[in-house]
Amino acid sequence: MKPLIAGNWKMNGLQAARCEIEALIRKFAGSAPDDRDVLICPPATLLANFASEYADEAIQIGAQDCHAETSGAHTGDISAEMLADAGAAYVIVGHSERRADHGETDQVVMSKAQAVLRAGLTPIICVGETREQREAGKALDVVGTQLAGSLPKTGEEIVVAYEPVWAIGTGLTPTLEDIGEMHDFLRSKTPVNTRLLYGGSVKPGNAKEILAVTNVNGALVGGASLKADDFYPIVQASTGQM
Ligand SMILES: O=C(CO)COP(=O)(O)O
Repeated sequence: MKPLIAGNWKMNGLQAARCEIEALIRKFAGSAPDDRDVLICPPATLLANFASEYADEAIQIGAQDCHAETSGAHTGDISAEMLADAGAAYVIVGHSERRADHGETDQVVMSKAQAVLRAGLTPIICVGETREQREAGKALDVVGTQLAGSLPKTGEEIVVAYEPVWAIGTGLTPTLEDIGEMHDFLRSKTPVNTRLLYGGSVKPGNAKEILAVTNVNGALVGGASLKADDFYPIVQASTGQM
């Protein structure tokens, strides 16, 4: 399965951040990675410009969220069709920060994922347990419930990202055994063509070992995707791993 290394810039990046995209593309010069997909999800303010400027380059551009409906009276929201029109290839849905900050339920996440598919794009559907849930031995149960509630029943391509909430932005990661156990579980619950990403404190120093875990088909990277010097080695760590 072709790995997907995705960067989620979250609410970071002004126009000047294009220098990081350009630095990343320069690093790929002459060896565009056709054995893996590289994706950057900048803030919506940068998406259309980045997608048009870098359309023929080694990277793809995605979005971090969408509204479930096509258009209408939803001030401040952006539909999946608008993101497709702006040049997005993927849309992250159900990130734990949106589940926490905006009260998004599994049902909301599923309707957003369906909207992404309706627009002809690929959803990256995020799931993951809190620290309390892991310590209580409930990680598989919690993620299983999120999967059952958030994944559209479809034969179309979807991507699932396992992001333990307690590993995001903390420098903490599960053991490789725990990542492997969760990804084996995800594999058993998702269509065979589903790429399964790990996310949560992926850095240049740990990417290779995480990406080598069975059924880890890529990474969803937050902080380390903001700088080309950090993101590039993570992309390179995926080479030949799958
Ligand atoms: O939330 C994440 C990506 O969506 C992970 O963030 P960090 O890589 O900063 O831990």
